[in-house]
Amino acid sequence: MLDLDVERIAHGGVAVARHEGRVVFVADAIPGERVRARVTDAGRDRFWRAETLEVLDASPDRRPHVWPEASVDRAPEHRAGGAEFGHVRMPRQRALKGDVLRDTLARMGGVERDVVVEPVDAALAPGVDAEAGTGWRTRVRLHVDDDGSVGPYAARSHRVVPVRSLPLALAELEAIAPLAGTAVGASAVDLVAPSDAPGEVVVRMPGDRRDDAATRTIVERVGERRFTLDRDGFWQVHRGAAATLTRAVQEAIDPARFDPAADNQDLYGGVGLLAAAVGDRFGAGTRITTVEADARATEHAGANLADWIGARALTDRVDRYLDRLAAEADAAARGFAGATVVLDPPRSGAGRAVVERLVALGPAQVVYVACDPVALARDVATFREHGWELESLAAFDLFPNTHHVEAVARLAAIV
Ligand SMILES: C[S@@+](CC[C@H](N)C(=O)[O-])C[C@H]1O[C@@H](n2cnc3c(N)ncnc32)[C@H](O)[C@@H]1O
Repeated sequence: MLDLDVERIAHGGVAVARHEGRVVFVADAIPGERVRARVTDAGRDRFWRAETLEVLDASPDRRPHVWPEASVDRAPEHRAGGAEFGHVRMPRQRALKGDVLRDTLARMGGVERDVVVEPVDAALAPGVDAEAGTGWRTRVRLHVDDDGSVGPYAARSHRVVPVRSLPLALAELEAIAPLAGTAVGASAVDLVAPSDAPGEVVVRMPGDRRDDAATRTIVERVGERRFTLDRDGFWQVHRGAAATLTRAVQEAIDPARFDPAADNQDLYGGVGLLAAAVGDRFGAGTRITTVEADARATEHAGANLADWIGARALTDRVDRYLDRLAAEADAAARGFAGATVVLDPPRSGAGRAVVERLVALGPAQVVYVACDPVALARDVATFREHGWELESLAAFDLFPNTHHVEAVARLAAIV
C-alpha cells in the first residue's frame, strides 16, 4: 500500500505519481489528489502500476462516479471497466484529454500546440445527457463468462463483472440489455441501436462468421444523408459522432487548397461517411475515391454514394492501393498532386509506410482523423520528417467518461 501525490495524467486514462523516484501509474485518481493505492504490478524497473483504494485528499473535480458499479467505493477487482474518467467532472475530463493530446504531440510529434477538447454539440446528439456524459453509446459489447453470466469486463481485466446498469449506453439499449440473464455457450452479447430503428440484442456464438450476418443491414442517418451498413460493420459509436466528424472534416479542409477535379481520397473510408462530408461541402462535381479493406463496407459505400457521379468506392488495403498509384507513371498527371486526402485509420494509425507513400504522391493537404493520440503523434512525426507540418488541430469528446479522445488534424507540405 502506498500514499501517492498524483501529478499529471498519462495516456490510457491512468495518472502519474512517484514513489521514491519511481513512476507509478495509478488508476482512478485525478492530478492534484493524494490517494492510498495498491500496487498491482511492481515487476518493472522503470515504473509500477497501482489502483486507488481510498482518496485521502480529493480534487474539487471529483464527483460521484456516473456508473456506481465502476466507483472507487468498490474493491478494484469488482469495478466495471470502460468508464475510467466517470469520477471526474466533465470540463476537467476534457481538459485532461487535451493535456494528453498536447503532451503526446510535443513528446512524440515534436509539435507544441494547445488544444481544447470540445463536447459534442447537443443539437447533434438528441437524448444524450451531455452534463453527465451518459446515454451516448449506440454500440455496446458485453462479455460472457464460463457460467454464462453476461456483463462488461472488470477494469484492467478480462473477467466479467455483473452489473445492473449501463449508463454510458443509450437508455433504450440499457433497457434491453440482458444484465440479469445468462447466455451459456455464447461468446459475447452485442447491443446495437441504429438511428432509425429500435435497439437490438445480438447474441454471438463461438465460430459465428461475419458472413452469416451479412444480409442484416441497418441504416444510419447523418443530417439528410442515409448510410446503409452491415449491422456488424464499423460505425462511429457516440450518437452524435458521425455528424460531429462530418462537420469537423468539412471545417478542417482548406478550401484554398481544394480542387474538386483532383483525385481526392477518403482512405480507410468505411461506408463512405467522410467522402460524403467532402462532397456535401464542395458540391456534386467533386471527385473522390473511398478506399476500404472490408469488401462489404466498400459495397455499401458504393451504394451510399451512388447518386454522386464523381465518387467511387474501392476495396483495397491503403498501403497496397498507394503502392499501385505510385507505380502508375501518370499518377501525378491524374491529379493526385492537387488532391485532398482524408485519412481515418484504425487505432494503430496509418503508420510510417502509408505516410511515406502518401507524401511521395504529393497531395495538396491531408485531413487526419485520429482516435489515438499516440498513433497520431507518431504519424505527425513521420510527416514532419518529410517536410510537412501540422496546420490545424481540433479535438472532440466522442467518448465521454472514458479516456478516449478524437482529433482532426490538417497537414500540408511546407512550401
Ligand atoms: C476508424 S474506421 C473509419 C471508417 C470511416 N471513415 C467512418 O468514419 O465511418 C477505420 C476503417 O479502416 C478500415 N481499415 C483498417 N485497416 C485498413 C487498411 N489497411 N486498409 C484499408 N482499410 C482499413 C476498417 O475496416 C475501418 O472501416
